[in-house]
Amino acid sequence: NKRLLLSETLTERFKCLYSGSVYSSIHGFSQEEIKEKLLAFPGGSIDLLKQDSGIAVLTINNPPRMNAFSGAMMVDLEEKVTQLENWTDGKGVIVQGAAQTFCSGSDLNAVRAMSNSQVDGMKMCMFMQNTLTRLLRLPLISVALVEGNALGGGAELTTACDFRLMASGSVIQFVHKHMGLVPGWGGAARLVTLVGSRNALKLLGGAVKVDSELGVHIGLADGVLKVDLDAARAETGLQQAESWLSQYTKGPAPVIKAVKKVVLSGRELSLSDALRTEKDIFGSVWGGPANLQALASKSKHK
Ligand SMILES: CCC(=O)SCCNC(=O)CCNC(=O)[C@H](O)C(C)(C)COP(=O)(O)OP(=O)(O)OC[C@H]1O[C@@H](n2cnc3c(N)ncnc32)[C@H](O)[C@@H]1OP(=O)(O)O
Repeated sequence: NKRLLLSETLTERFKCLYSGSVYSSIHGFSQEEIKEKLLAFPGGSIDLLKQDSGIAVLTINNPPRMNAFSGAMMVDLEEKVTQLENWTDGKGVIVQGAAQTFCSGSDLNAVRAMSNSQVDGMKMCMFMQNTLTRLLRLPLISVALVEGNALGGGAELTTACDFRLMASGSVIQFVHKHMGLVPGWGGAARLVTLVGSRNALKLLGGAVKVDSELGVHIGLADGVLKVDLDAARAETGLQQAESWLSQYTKGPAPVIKAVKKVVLSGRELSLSDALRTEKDIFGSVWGGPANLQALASKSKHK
């Protein structure tokens, strides 16, 4: 049938975007080989909670090291992104850190151990670029909930979400220059897209501490979490992030996914390809259950 055919064409077109990896065997890259090396650096976890609301919570969990990414956590993140790619009923995802801080980047113990191998460092960088690119390309609306510090790779992770919400007192800082590095997890390319090349140059060249006020001013942050001094009434950061995100995820999953897909194709494809893809995505919701129900209900958009 026609709808099935259309959805197969769409699936093909989106395979490049959603399978979303930048590096594969044609670039001499073996995902399995680097996974094995990364697993030699244990500690921490990436926890995924899929909720009935269609909003998942992905938690970077390694509090003794300020949620730094061990090698095992890098592998875990890739697995959790795969689960999110396959979540039919999903509409949104919140990325947060455990214990009121976001993430302090790569685990410096692993970085030190790998620093004498150029090849391993490059492979780790390719592995993380693949995973974070797939995170950003999920057909889900994503938000980084930044409490405490997002440093180095942690700052790069925030840019792999569609939106960033910052708690007052939180900081996003690309500290790479202080480590004699530049971002390698795709954070520089994404930062330029988010804040423009001049602001990106300032943030990277000055290793600037971006607080919530500066974050909103330059367009890196999309909102600041409220602090309610009345503890009994106060909502947690996660509750605030969930209610902020639910403004955009209200409605049936296929429609919300289609919204993310048209924006993603506009963001990543040439105009001609984006227009053709938009037409196909339009076709996937046209005459669908949500569309028919809306037409039958004689809606007024007041
Ligand atoms: C992709 C490239 C990269 O990401 S390179 C890594 C960039 N990140 C960094 O350099 C972060 C270095 N850490 C810091 O600046 C501070 O620890 C921050 C995060 C500001 C927290 O400071 P503070 O609240 O005083 O806590 P602390 O320093 O006592 O840290 C608590 C324990 O956590 C550890 N920790 C922290 N960050 C990392 C990390 N990236 N890798 C490994 N361990 C880390 C600290 O060493 C400390 O451990 P311990 O309690 O001394 O055993």
